[in-house]
This record gives sequence, C-alpha cells and structure tokens, in this order.
Amino acid sequence: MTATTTTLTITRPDDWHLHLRDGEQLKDTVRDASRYLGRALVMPNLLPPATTTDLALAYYDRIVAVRPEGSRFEPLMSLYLTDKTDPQEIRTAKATGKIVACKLYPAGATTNSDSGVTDVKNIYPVLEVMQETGTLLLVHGEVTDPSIDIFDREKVFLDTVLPDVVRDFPGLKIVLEHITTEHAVNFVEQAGDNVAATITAHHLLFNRNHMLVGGIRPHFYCLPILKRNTHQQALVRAATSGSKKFFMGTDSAPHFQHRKEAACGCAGAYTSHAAVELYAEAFEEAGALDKLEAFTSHNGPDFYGLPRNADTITLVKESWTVDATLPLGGDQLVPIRAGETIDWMVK
Ligand SMILES: NC(=O)N[C@@H](CC(=O)O)C(=O)O
Ligand SMILES: [Zn+2]
Ligand SMILES: [Zn+2]
Repeated sequence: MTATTTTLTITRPDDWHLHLRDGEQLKDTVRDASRYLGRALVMPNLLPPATTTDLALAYYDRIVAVRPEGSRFEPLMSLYLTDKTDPQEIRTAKATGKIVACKLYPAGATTNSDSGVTDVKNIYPVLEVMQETGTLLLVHGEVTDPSIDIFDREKVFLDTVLPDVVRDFPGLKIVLEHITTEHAVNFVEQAGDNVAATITAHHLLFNRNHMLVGGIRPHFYCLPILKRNTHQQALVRAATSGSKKFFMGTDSAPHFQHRKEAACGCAGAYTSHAAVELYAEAFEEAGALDKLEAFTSHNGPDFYGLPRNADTITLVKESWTVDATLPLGGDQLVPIRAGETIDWMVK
C-alpha cells in the first residue's frame, strides 16, 4: 500500500460475496462489478438455482459473455446446496477449476432460498467430499424458525447449528457470510484458522436506526437485517483489526426499485457501484485506512488459497454524487447513497 491523505494505492480487490443475477440484468451488474474488481465469488441463488456443475458453468459463460470489452474480471462460481445434492457432484464441480465453493442457504432464510437445506445433517455426505476436495462452504448463517426473533436469527444459528459442523468437519474451510453481530465476530475469532467471515460495506456503515428512524427505508432492508449500533461497532473493530479472518464480501444484491418500495419489499442492498469506495469511508472513519488493503485484497485470496491480484488500483479522496437510480435489466434500482455523496473515488 502507498498512501497520502488524499490517495491510496492498493492491490486490486476481490469481492467474495456478490449477486450478479441473470438474463437482462447481467450486463448491468457485470458492468459495475468489472470496473476494478479482479474476481468475484458469484452467488448461485438464481431461479432456478445453480445446483449443478452444468448450471454453474453455463452461468459462468453468460457472465463472461457480457463483460465489457477488454475486461479481465473473473467470476468464481459456487454451487447451491440442497437436501438432494449428490456428493459426487462436488468432485465434478471441483475438477472444472471454475467452481470453488458451495453455498448453504437454510431453506427459507433469504431471497431465492426455498430450495435450500432443511437440516444440515442432510448434507453431511456432501460436506465430507467438500472437506476432502478443498471446496469451501459458504454459509448464510440464520435460523428460519418463525418463533425466533429476526434480530436473533444469526446468534441462534451460531449457538445451535454451526458448532456441530465446525466440530464434525475440522478440515472444512467455512466462510460465515455477511456477518452482522458481535456474536459472529466472537465465533469466528475463537474458531480455528479454517473459519473466516465476509463483512459488507453497509453493515459497517449503517445500523438499524438508519433503516427505521424517521420513516421506514426499504433500501436499507437486507438479510441478515441491520442490527443495533453496538453490533455495527463490533463489525468495524473486526474488519479494521488486521485479523486475516475477515474480508470483503459486499453482498451487493440488486432488486428492482418497485420490488423494494412495496408493501412486502425484497431483502438486499446494492453497493456494487461504489464497493471499495464505501469500505474506504468506513475504514477512514475508524482511523484505519492502513488496514483497508488487507481486508479488500489480501485476506480473501489467502483464505481461499488463491493468488493475490498482481496489479493495483488507486483511490482518491474526492467527493462525488451517486445517481438517484441505476439501470437494471431495462428497469431500475436504487443504490445505497442514492442522490448523496461518497468521499472516495477509484481513479
Ligand atoms: N442479502 C440479502 O438481503 N439478499 C440476497 C440474499 C442473501 O445474500 O441472503 C439476495 O439475493 O437478494
Ligand atoms: Zn445471505
Ligand atoms: Zn448475498
């Protein structure tokens, strides 16, 4: 890293949790993602979900086909686990070199998770092969029991579901995705080197007051839901601590404006237009800009066992205004910070 107060040059970042969607939306999401990311771990929660090697590879081809001219942005693919996933499918997937992880969505936990896993014991034979082949397990860590308060669903998952998996598969690399609580920070810190976590920019910058005070603001509604500010502070501490266990995963999740500004609005926040720029704000606010590069560009590839990107990007401290809406597949979305300013810009 080289830095002055107004510029910051860092190794090219990767996004380890990104929703690119499909079809008409793909050219818009890929355009934003390929501005400066080296790689992105692409989430498989499509309709229908990317449950097999063939589906994931066909999705890879559709992404690569809409990359802007000259872009070297590289999608890393994941398989969507179901109760019926065939353990042999993991060997086929791993052998492609393009599929590096499988995603555990507890059935019903989040957007397009209806085909997810109903009991983690159902995928134990699959986890066995993942452990053996070095395929990462990415986890949406929330229970779905309707009697559990939505603000407690991550904590209860960490108390009741994940400890068994960690104990029974000591050689399995696990990423707890988009963590939102101090409990999750503690869980990851206390676990072995095979357990890490992604943290989104919006969970570092916002808490539930931003979503609920002065009116209900649907563009801050995502899952796991924003928590109280003490949890936000714990996430900032973790991200800026210098620990290798925490890294960038934006969970940028586009939804049409009319699907979010609705009586039953979709979960997901869009940050792909300004991912590293928003993280830079959060790290600067914490007085930890010197820790940004490890978080955005080193810890992720190191944990995945992949090389770090060889080139750099430069951020400048320069304020710019985010458009009120951005195009999405012939319709539009409302990004985080719509119509407001962001302090950092990537040159
Ligand atoms: N985070 C979200 O609120 N939504 C994501 C799904 C997910 O990552 O859980 C989406 O696909 O829209
Ligand atoms: Zn999720
Ligand atoms: Zn996500």
